[in-house]
Amino acid sequence: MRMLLIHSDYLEYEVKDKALKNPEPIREEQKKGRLEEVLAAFISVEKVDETNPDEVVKKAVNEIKDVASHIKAKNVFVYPFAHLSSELAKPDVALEILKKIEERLKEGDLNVKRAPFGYYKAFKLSCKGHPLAELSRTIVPSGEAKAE
Ligand SMILES: NCC(=O)N[C@H]1[C@@H](O)[C@H](n2cnc3c(N)ncnc32)O[C@@H]1CO
Repeated sequence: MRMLLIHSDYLEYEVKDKALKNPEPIREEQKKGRLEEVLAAFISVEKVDETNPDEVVKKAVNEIKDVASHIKAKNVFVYPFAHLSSELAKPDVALEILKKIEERLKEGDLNVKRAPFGYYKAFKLSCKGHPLAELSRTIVPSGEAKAE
């Protein structure tokens, strides 16, 4: 899994079009979304994650919580983003992993939103520019060497 973590004044998105034949079904109100003072987690779920989804979910949640606590962000946007890797996981596995990350984060005291999966979306972001405002993380199941 590859994550790009951006601490932003806000993140807003608008669904534009289907990017998969069968994107995640969404309600009208999910076609647009916005969070202020947010840690945006752009996530590409990778093939290697399919070997142990539960472990990568746990590691991703720990990383996101750790960064959120350091930057004192209370809002997190889980954003499916298929552009951080050339070895993407299958969409059905990726969606399940992203849903679990959202659920686990919600168990704590963070306010969490997840952007819809399987769509082209317009988005606006306003990176805060402090030293911890732009971070990336690579997460792999144990026992899997990460080919660079
Ligand atoms: N920017 C727009 C976009 O990325 N759209 C992506 C994601 O929403 C989602 N998606 C499909 N596979 C994956 C994956 N392995 N990891 C994350 N998202 C995925 O499906 C869309 C087309 O690839």
